Amino acid sequence: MSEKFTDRIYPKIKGIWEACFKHPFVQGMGDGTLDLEKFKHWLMQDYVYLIEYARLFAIGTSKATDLGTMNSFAKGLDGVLFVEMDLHRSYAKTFGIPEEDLEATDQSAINTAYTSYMLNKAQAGGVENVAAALLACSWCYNYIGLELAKIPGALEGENYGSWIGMYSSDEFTDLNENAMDLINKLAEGKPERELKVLEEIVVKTGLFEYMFWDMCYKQETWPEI
Ligand SMILES: Cc1ncc(C[n+]2csc(CCO)c2C)c(N)n1
Repeated sequence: MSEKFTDRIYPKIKGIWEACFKHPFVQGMGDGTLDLEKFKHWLMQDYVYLIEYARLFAIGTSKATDLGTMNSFAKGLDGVLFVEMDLHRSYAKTFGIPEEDLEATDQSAINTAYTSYMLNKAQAGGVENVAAALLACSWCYNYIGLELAKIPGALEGENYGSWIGMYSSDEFTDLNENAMDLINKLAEGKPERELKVLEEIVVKTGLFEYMFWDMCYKQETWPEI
């Protein structure tokens, strides 16, 4: 059997996940010192990110060529809209941010670039492009969640404990494993030239994950001119 796509790409992606984990935003969630205003910026930006991200699953559902793949994308769509966005809605409630404000968040420059890139790659290719564009997102958060959960006391943290609990949970680990299984299935037997294209999508979306943390830490939106 040929090497799994996720094993082949891991050496290229590992350093990006480590850099995300070491980023002061993520470290601040681990030790509980992250400024709540920075976290609110993440919450609001991420909410509108997830709306765009959810569209990818819809594109994948329509591009799927077998029922099993169609099912995986449809489950993913349900998961984002009703599980992950629920965490955001409940955090927003504790901060007194109304749901309409969350939904009306103006996407920052990095956020716009990231979601536009993903949607463009998903639309431009076959179903395997969609699976590649989706992968970094769940892989990065699951990596970070599991690493943060190892820090003593992090899961009990007053502000960020439930965040770490969610992204390190068995449920999210399963979601990430489904995303990995899907790209591995769809990439199997593809020629090297096509695998390189998929690899580039995963690496670039991985780098966008890093840029997203940085954008939130700096509370960036758009240049004021
Ligand atoms: C910028 C950004 N990147 C990744 C995630 C994490 N995430 C988004 S969808 C999904 C799969 C299941 O819903 C996961 C793990 C996020 N929230 N925001």
